[in-house]
Amino acid sequence: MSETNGTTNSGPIIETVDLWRIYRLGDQEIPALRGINLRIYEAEFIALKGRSGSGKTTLLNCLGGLDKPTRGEVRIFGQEIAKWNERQLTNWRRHQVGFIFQSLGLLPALSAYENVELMLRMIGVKGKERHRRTVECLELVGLGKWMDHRPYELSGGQQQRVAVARALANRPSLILADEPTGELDSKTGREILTLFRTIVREQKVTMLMATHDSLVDEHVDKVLHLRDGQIVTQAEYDAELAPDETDSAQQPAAVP
Ligand SMILES: Nc1ncnc2c1ncn2[C@@H]1O[C@H](COP(=O)(O)OP(=O)(O)OP(=O)(O)O)[C@@H](O)[C@H]1O
Repeated sequence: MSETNGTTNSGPIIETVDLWRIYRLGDQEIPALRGINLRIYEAEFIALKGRSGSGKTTLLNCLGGLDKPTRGEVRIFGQEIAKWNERQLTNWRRHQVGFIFQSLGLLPALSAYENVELMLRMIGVKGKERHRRTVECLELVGLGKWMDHRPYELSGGQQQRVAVARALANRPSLILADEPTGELDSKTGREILTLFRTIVREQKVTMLMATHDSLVDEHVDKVLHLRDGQIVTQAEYDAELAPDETDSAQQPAAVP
């Protein structure tokens, strides 16, 4: 364990206490998060659902140390990160968190292998170990035969797998994924969700995934519903949705 935390995993990996994030645009205040309380434990696979603008990305950014809350606390392994210096925060981001963004962020000129390897170079993993870990991660996501291909030579699902391999490379405690299936067709989306499930179970990594995807419920341990920056119950969330956004909308209309 790094100097960032140096603690055990018995409590929650991450916890928030009355977390607020208010953006300021001129004299306007936009409360993106309004008092979030949550606890996430090791090897949990959690979906964060909510409409566009409900605060999902803001929450992921606060947990990953990419954004600073306006008030309230983010605790990582029991430590409040507002008290960390820049080095400790960087340490958390680099060594303990894996990020998967919808845009993937793969470098087009680099092969799948090089995209993953670059991440390990950036955190200072040396020679043979870097090669071993790169191959291991690509094999884990089923891309052993595709390592030398560049992103444009891969399908959308395969590109997403490269992004997953890259997020796993630093052996993170926590993977934060923002709309990881948003650009994929439903079959490929399902395959990626199955892969996530396997990774959570086998690597004991924790995963929090922001999504609109109705397929996720059967794959995750828990669904958190975000509405206007607050966590609400499933019933409150469903009541807010327009009829064509609920599952019941897919049921046939009344039988004549
Ligand atoms: N940098 C910013 N400056 C001002 N307002 C912002 C900023 N980032 C986000 N917001 C606002 O905060 C609210 C939450 O945005 P956020 O991106 O977290 O939502 P989201 O649920 O991730 O949406 P989507 O599903 O569309 O990605 C929105 O009202 C958004 O306009």
